[in-house]
Amino acid sequence: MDGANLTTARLEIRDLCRDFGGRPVVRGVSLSLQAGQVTGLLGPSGCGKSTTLRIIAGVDQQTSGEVWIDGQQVAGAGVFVPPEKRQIGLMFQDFALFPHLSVADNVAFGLKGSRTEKRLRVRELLEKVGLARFIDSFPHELSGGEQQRVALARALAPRPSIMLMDEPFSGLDNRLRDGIRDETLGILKEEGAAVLLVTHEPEEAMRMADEIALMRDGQIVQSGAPYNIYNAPVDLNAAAFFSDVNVITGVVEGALTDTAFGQFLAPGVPDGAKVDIVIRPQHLKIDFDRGGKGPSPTHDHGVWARALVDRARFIGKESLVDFRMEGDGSILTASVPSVFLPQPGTPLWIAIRRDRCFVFRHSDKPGPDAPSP
Ligand SMILES: Nc1ncnc2c1ncn2[C@@H]1O[C@H](COP(=O)(O)OP(=O)(O)OP(=O)(O)O)[C@@H](O)[C@H]1O
Repeated sequence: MDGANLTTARLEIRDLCRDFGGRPVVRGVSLSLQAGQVTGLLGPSGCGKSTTLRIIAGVDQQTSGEVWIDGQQVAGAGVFVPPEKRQIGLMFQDFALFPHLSVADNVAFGLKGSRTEKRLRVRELLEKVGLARFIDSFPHELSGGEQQRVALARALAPRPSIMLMDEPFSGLDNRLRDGIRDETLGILKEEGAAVLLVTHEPEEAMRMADEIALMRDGQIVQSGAPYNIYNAPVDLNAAAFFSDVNVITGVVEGALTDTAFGQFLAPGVPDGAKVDIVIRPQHLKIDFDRGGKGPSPTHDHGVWARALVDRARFIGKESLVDFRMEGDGSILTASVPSVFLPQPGTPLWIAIRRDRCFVFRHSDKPGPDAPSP
């Protein structure tokens, strides 16, 4: 593969593999990042995200595969460009400013050029992150959030064409985090860097990324816009990584499976095989019991099934209600906006939004990020 095909991508990773002592940790990862785009590398702890990032940065080396930056190969068979020559900005959770240097000197640390040029760039960035008044302060005089913004300014100062961020916000408390995430995103977009954001938090990836690459067990299992990944997951584990899910397991007969909620299509699944019907709690519908009768089936919701309330909890913006299904005694959870706290034992009717459920071939081997039973 030559570099000419890669010129549009700021960063291109091809079939990257990394083994540690014969154990494959990164297994054939390919990714492409464009200027001004944030890609979230999302996955559970230990799936190989940081290793991928370290290889891109040049602080670790792949077992096989290639890394290209702006059409130049920087890692591959017989090729290794050292980290400091890769034009990459790095931001980690432990962002470690130099304590003995002022804010200005911290930001100027990796900068080349005349004193005046450096001073101008430092001031420009500190204004961008809203910290120009701290230019002569020292790190210990700043709050955690302010230090984080200085670290961002420092990483952006040399105008890196790529920013690699590894859980950069996880050291911040919740109240600060949302604001700093949004601010950071705005600045990264203005600077036009291609950003790879490593995170294990789906919400963070959805909030910041234009594209999400979902990683599991060393491989990218799905990538796409946050909306598509959330609404069209490739499998049960991918669905369950983003929210709690209900799973209704059924056996297929004639490409259909019968459940308490009516029949579901299972195209291509052989007779006798099992499928999982997966539905997020917010896509269960609830209606009242009218003397043992429930609502009539509709196109959108299919058949309603009777259930008894097992437990109800208010968790802030919504209430979670666990139901015991009358048919098979299984438990399903619904989330309801605001306050809805029916007494345990109350009979109610449940339906599921047909357009929001996913049917997957059942696997007896749950992955590392599978939902707890
Ligand atoms: N230098 C190393 N030597 C041996 N094993 C390693 C090394 N670095 C990472 N690993 C192993 O590789 C696997 C992937 O680690 P990695 O840090 O890439 O995962 P991660 O997805 O970033 O996880 P986390 O979110 O917990 O940081 C882990 O099992 C880890 O123990």
